[in-house]
Amino acid sequence: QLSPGFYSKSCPKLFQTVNSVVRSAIQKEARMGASLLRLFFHDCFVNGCDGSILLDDTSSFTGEKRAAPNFQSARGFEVIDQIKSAVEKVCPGVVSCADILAIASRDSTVTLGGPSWNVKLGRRDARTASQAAANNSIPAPTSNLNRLISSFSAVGLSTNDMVVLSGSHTIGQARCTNFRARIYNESNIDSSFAQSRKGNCPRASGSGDNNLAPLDLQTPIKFDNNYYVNLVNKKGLLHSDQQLFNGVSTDSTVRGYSTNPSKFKSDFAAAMIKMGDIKPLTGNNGEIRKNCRRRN
Ligand code: HEM
Ligand SMILES: [Ca+2]
Ligand SMILES: [Ca+2]
Repeated sequence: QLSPGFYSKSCPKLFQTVNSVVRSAIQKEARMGASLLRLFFHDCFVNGCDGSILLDDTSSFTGEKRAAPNFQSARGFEVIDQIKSAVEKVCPGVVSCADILAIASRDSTVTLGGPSWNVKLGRRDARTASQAAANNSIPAPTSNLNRLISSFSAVGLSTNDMVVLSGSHTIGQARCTNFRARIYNESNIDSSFAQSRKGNCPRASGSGDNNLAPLDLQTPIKFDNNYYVNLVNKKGLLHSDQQLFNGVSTDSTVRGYSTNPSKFKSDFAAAMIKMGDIKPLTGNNGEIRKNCRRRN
């Protein structure tokens, strides 16, 4: 029941308003495009695309920001605030924070050179959030292939959706704590790649945990198909990344995307639309938040 034209009468300037804030944020810091794309994923996987990830903790409310996959990791909330206030100026009380995330993730992808798609709209904002669901539903980088497949299938996404959406790791950064075990202990990794990553990620846990490395060693601010080329060369940064090309059922899909960038881009766009359809609140459910960080 979502549709691209949902706000065409009620907020005709919506797209240009979101786009200009996203573009200037990325101009300031290219990584922000990656961070905004990831926010939408972490929203949709936890009780659907309902803006739950945006709610701040308070003394009487526990949100999702301190859940393990988000804590010291999810970022871009200030940009969402900037978008929301710009949108509230042109059409007050009309556009949900959940829809703003959906548009911002598309605009981020496009700005960094990726595909475009028609974003379906009409989601409303949750009045609740779930730290436990965030811990349980967002896949961990320690996951094996079967676990990755099952966490996507739990929200109605296929194995192919999982492989193509993982191509998001063509942009952005990861913290040492999330790839340390891979670079020091695993054997399905290119040894010179592992060696160079060790330079900024000490073996001892607790030291340098938040040091960053690009998920895609070659083009971390370009949304291309290089993620798959990396996997074929055993240069996936996360354990979960290399799981997709490890003598397994998804190898052929990875190989395909590594040589066919346009197929990657069109499949990615379709899968983003599918992810955006996860359990939206519509009709009289939820609300249109005034401030994305708190319920009305
Ligand atoms: C397949 C399962 C996935 C796992 C296990 C996973 C895990 C991770 C981890 C551990 C990081 C680094 C976080 C940090 O170190 O702070 C990361 C970053 C990122 N992920 Fe994923 N991810 C997955 C799928 C996805 C999907 C489906 C998307 C988007 C549709 C996505 C988009 C991103 C982006 C763009 C970044 C970089 C963010 C930044 O630089 O701020 N990931 N992911
Ligand atoms: Ca959510
Ligand atoms: Ca790239």
